[in-house]
Amino acid sequence: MSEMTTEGRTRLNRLPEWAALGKHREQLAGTHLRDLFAADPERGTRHTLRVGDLLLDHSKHLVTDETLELLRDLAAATDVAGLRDAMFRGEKINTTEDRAVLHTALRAPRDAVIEVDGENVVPAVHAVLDKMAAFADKVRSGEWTGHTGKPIKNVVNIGIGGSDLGPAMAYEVLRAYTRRDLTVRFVSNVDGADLHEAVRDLDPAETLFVVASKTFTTIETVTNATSARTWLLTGLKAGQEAVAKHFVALSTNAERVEEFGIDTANMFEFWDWVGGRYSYDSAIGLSLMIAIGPDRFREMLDGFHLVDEHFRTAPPEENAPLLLGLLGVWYGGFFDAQSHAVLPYSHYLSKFTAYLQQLDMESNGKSVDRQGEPVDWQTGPVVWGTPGTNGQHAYYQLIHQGTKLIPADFIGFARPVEDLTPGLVPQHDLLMANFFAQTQALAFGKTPDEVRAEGVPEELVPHKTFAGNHPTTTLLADALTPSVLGQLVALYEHKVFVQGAIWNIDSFDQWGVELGKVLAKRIEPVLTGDGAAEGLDSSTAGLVSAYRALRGRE
Ligand SMILES: O=P(O)(O)OC[C@H]1O[C@H](O)[C@H](O)[C@@H](O)[C@@H]1O
Repeated sequence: MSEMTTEGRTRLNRLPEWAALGKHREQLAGTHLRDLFAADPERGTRHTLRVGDLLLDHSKHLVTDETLELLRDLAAATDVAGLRDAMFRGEKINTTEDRAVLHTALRAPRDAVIEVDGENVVPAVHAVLDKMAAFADKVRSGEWTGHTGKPIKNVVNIGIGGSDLGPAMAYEVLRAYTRRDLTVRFVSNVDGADLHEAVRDLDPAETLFVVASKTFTTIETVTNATSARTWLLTGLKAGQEAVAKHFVALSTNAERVEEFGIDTANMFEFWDWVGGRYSYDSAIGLSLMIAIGPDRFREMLDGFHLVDEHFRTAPPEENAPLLLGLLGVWYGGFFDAQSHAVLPYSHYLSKFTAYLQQLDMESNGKSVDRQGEPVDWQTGPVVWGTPGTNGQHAYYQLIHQGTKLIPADFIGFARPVEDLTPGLVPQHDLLMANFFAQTQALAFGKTPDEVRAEGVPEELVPHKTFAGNHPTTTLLADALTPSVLGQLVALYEHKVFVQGAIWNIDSFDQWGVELGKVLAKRIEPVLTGDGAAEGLDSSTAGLVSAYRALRGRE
């Protein structure tokens, strides 16, 4: 492997800054978080950043001031800031698709100027937001009626991947702000059970389908939308003319939307410079906007923008997305960490980690660099996690006492959601006591001597010892508001960006999802009996044959 990439950039692990980190890692071996805290009584406060409404404590990481300096040196050597500025300027940094990466334009203020191919995209962004707001208001007020004249009571979003996970997650997160008399559901799976369960108790006359697909070619979404149309027209005993009042589309592909039979007047547009997993603050957020109202949606966009500006302008020492990205590079590169847990202490964030899985793993799950050469360093981690207290009674055992290093983000809120939802049981302090206790236990553990001092029999001492030294980030905010959600998502978006920049991979393409799609298209006719099984490997051929036999088709 040569020292240089084809574009003359020194390969990451040949950089002197990388070597310096490797050496530093060796020097740190054997240093425990207990030592770092003992040596510096101010550590907890010194290693805390504030970004908008978020307080970010990174003191419980396996780093010293020197580590952070060396990591920032690496960011400088890999020109993270240069790529960041190119992204914000609208340059085509998604090179394999020759596209700009401008989700930041989706939350830019009206008077901002951001150009793609010489054209300012901000007016178009706001025109769509205004159109969405007008439509959402009409649905919310009952002014928009279905084919039979009834107002809309149910919204069913049909989409998958980025056209599902973002709005579905945000709808859960912001449930306290939603209208209880409006049912909002999300259908993504091509398993017909998903659509069936979503609509079985709904009245078609009161149901609006929001078909969300950037490309409008995604087989799962087109299939579900076609079935939904059949369900609607059968239920209403109506013809194609009923579609206009019950179907809207969110897409970049007007031609396909029209082909499907949705009036392009009912289409909300976005653009190829918005990646699917970066799109829920675009038209893709329409179902969410209907649920929470345009004002709350705009508050969320302001939260995104606040962190965009922070990322763009904060100096490296205070730059939160930079810091989070660097910590991930540190653990992946020098501790061989394979995964990263995100553990929210809020029931409303139950889908947050699932959303982050696409954001992070589809962006940074790459093994060739931007020049197409294989990387020989770790790239994106496996991202996983569920709401914290549930995890405590399930998989935290492995985080505390297993053999793997799992850096984790703990996300919690000071103000209980019961402030917003009167009548909710007041249990917040207990929830948050767990939140604080877990990062403390993970960092400091329990020594054998501490265990012995409790009178534990000697043979049980190793079992009851907690090694500690497990790194965590704590993110604490006042309350789970729309703005805070926007801030959190932007924080993670830019963290992912930083890591992709350092690893020198294209974080904005997703070629790895293509092969399965192509093969599924080839296999489907074999399952139904219209295609020949020739050319299938013996395992797949055997499985397909077993399937056909079980379906009575052999
Ligand atoms: O919005 P769509 O064009 O329907 O795409 C939906 C999803 O499917 C694709 O396969 C990609 O992997 C995702 O990045 C995308 O979000």
